[in-house]
Amino acid sequence: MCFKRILYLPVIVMSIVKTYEQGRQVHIGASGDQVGASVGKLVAELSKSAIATSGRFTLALSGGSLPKILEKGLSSLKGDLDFSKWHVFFADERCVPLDHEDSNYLACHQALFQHVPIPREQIYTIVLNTNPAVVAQEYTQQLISLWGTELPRFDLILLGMGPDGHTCSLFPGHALLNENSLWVASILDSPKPPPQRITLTYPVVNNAAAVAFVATGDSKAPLMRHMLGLETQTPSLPAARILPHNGQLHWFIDEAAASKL
Ligand SMILES: O=C1O[C@H](COP(=O)(O)O)[C@@H](O)[C@H](O)[C@H]1O
Repeated sequence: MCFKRILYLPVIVMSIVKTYEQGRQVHIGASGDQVGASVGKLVAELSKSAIATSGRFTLALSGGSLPKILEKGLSSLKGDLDFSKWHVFFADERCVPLDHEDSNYLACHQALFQHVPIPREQIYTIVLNTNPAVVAQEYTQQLISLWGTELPRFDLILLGMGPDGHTCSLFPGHALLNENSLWVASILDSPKPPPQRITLTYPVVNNAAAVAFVATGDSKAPLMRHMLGLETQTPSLPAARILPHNGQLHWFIDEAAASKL
């Protein structure tokens, strides 16, 4: 008789880490699981240090491919983290109900929130309104509830990058790229559906203590040299304009996305 023993081994974090222009830390994983494990490790480190220093961990999450990658990365670290101190916002959100399949909240709920004890009132969701500008104003008030009138400084913002170079809901060539005063802006004509969204703006994202992009797959490869400051493009693509003034910038990518570096 033959017995097969199945061993479930934790993904060993073995990303290659390189430093690129202006201090960008690039973590290249052999697989999506390794990328997730490396991101999870950073989230865990920053969560612990922020809670030790200030008693809370402020995080902004994105939608798209990010939530599922994060889910894998955090699964082995969950028992070690104090989720009761987490305050979670969204780097961008689509103006749809929270249970709609396009909602970034729903994607994060399915991948993360339903598995970990973050107090619901510390997950800051949009209040839907027919006017996205009102949604953005009310979301700004939620930032003010935590930071007051000081420009918010997130401990960590996790971002994705679309194959067109967009990040948050900041799209190439859009007027929102020049928004310098609002913290949260609305967009009515997103080229990627759904068209109505809200997004954090550059002043807030570039004020974070750490920003980490997660980008996997071939479709991201042609943009990576530009994103890492190795090739200029005029005007710069939206994701390439994320350079925290006084903070860390990480890129977590897989070998497919790194193939043209
Ligand atoms: O529409 C969006 O797209 C970006 C990038 O998504 P990805 O699937 O290419 O990772 C995402 O970061 C953003 O939150 C989302 O609203």
